[in-house]
Amino acid sequence: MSGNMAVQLPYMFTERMNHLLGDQFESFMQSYEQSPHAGLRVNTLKISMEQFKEIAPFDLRPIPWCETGFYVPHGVKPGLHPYYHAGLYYIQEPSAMAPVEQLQVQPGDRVLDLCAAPGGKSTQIAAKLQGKGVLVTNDIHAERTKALAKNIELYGVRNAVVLNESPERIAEAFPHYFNKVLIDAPCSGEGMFRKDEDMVKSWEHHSVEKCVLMQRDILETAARLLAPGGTIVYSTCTFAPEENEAMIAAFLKQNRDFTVTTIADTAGFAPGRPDWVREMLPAQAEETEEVLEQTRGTARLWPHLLEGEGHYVAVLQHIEVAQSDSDSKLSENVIDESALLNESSEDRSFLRSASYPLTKADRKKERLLRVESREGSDRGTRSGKPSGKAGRKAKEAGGRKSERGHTRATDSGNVDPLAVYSQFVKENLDMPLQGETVCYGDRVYQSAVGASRLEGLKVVRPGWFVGAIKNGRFVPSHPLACALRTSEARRSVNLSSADGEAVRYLKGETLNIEQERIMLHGETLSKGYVLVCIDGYAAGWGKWLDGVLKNEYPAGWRWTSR
Ligand SMILES: C[S@@+](CC[C@H](N)C(=O)[O-])C[C@H]1O[C@@H](n2cnc3c(N)ncnc32)[C@H](O)[C@@H]1O
Repeated sequence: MSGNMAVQLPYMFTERMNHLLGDQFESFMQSYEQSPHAGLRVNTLKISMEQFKEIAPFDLRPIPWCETGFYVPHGVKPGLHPYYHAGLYYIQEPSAMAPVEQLQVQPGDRVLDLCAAPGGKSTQIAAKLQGKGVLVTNDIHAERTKALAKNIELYGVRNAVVLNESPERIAEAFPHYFNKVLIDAPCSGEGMFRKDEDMVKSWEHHSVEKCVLMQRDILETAARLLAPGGTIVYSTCTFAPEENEAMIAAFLKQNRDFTVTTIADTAGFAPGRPDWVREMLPAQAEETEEVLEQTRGTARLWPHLLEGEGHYVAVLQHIEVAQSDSDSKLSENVIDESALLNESSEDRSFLRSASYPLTKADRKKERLLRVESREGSDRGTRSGKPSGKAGRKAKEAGGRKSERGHTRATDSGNVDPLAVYSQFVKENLDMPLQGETVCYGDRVYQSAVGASRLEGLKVVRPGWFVGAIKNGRFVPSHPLACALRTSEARRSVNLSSADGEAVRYLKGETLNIEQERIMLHGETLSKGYVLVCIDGYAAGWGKWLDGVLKNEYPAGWRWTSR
C-alpha cells in the first residue's frame, strides 16, 4: 500500500510501477505526498498574452511546454473571478496542455478532437485556429457533450461543430477530411490518482484491458479520418505501457504509412519506453519489433520529473505517397467534398437526423435554411484548408451572395427568419459572418462545415449558435455575445471587475447605467441590445433603456458562489 501518503494507491499499481521504474520508484512515490499542480491556459481567442499579463489577477509562473499556460498558486481559485466567466482562461491540469502543443495546429487547419469532453483540449485547439479552419469536437457520451458545448461557447469559439457520435460514424461522414486529429483517449487514468481519488476507486472497473480495446478501435478509425500527410496526436493520462507504447507499436505495425515524430525532450519530458513492452508484453513486442523502437520518440510526462500529474503523448505522422494511386484517390475524395457542399444545398434531411438540441416541438416545425456567407465573410475558411482544388471550388461557391434554400414562414410570427436575422445583424453588429447560416427549428447557427456532411449524425451544435427567432424577432444568443469583440457590437458597456458591478451582472442583477456609459459604434441609438464587457472583454448581453440595463445573462450560467 501507499504508506503514509495522502492517496491510497492500488497495490497492483504500485507493484507494477516499482518493477518498471526501478531506482526512480522512490521519487515517483514521493510525488504523491505533494499537492497536485493546478494550471490555467489563457484563451487567446479573447485576449492576447500581453493583455492578459497586464491584467492577470494572480501570480503567474509559466508552464514550460505550453506558451499560453501558467501554474496557479496553491490556494488560488481562478474559477471565482469574473475573468473566468468572461472566458479569458481555461482551468486545466498542466500536463494535459502538452498534447495539443504537439499537434502543431495552424489557423486554417481542419481539426478533429475525437474524445473531447469537457473540452479542455478543444478550447486549446480553437485558440490556435484563431477562428480560421474547422474544429469538429466530439464525445461519445451524450451527457458529457453538454459541458463540451458550454465550454466551446464560453470560450468564444466560432468555427466548431459539436458531435455526440462514435468515431466510426464520423469516419463515414468525414473520410480523410481532417489534417489534424487528436485522440485524448479514454484510459485507466493512473495519472489522475493524485488529483482525483475517485480515479483510484474506478481504476479496477476501467481496467487496462478494457481501455486497450477502446483505444485500438479509436486509433484505427482515426486513420480513416485523416487526410494524406496529416498528423494524429494520441494521448492518455495513464502510465500503463499497454495503453501507451504497446498501443502505438500495434498501430504502426498495422499502418505502415505512419511514423512517429520524435517529441523533443525539453521541459522534463521523458522518452517512451519500448523496453517496457519487451519486458511486460513479450508476445506483443515480438509481433511489433520492427516498429517498436520508434515509440522511444513518444513522450512520458512524469509527476516526479516535472510539475504536472502525468501524461503520455505520441505524434503519428502520415507519410503521403506522392503520385500513387491511393494518393490520387484521396484527392478525388477531397474534391468530391466541395461538390457535395454545393450539390446538397437544397437538402433538407440534415435536420431530421439531428438528435440534439432539437426538442419534440422543434422537430415538428423543423426546417433547414441555408444561405451563402454574408458579404465580406472570410471565404477562404469555409472549407477548411484554403489550398487545393476543393478550397478554390468552395471559394467560388462562397463568392455568390444569393440566398439558397427556402425561407418559409415560421410558427413564431410568420416571419422570414433570415430576414429577421439579417436585420438584427445590420442594426447590432459590425462584423462579417463566416460560413453558412443554418436554421434548426427556430435556432440560427453559423456553420463552418457543409450541412450535408452532418447528415445522419448526432449533432449537438452544427456551428456557432447565434440566436433564435422568438415571436417574430431575432433574440441574440449568449454564445454570440461570448465570441464578440467590443468593436464588433454597435453598443457596448464596460463593467469593472474591481468594483463589484461585474459580479452583480454575472449574478443576473439589473443595473442602472447612465446613457453616457453606453459606447456606440457607428450610427445607432443607445436603446437596444448592449454587449456587456468586463474590463473590456465580452461576457454577455444586456438590454438598455432609459438608464436601466436589463440583464440577459442566462440563468444556467450565473455566478452562484457568493
Ligand atoms: C480523457 S477524456 C477527454 C478529456 C478532454 N480531451 C479534455 O481535454 O477535456 C476521454 C473522453 O473520451 C470519451 N470517450 C470514451 N470512449 C469514446 C469513444 N469510443 N469515442 C469517443 N469518445 C469516447 C469519454 O466520454 C471522455 O469524455
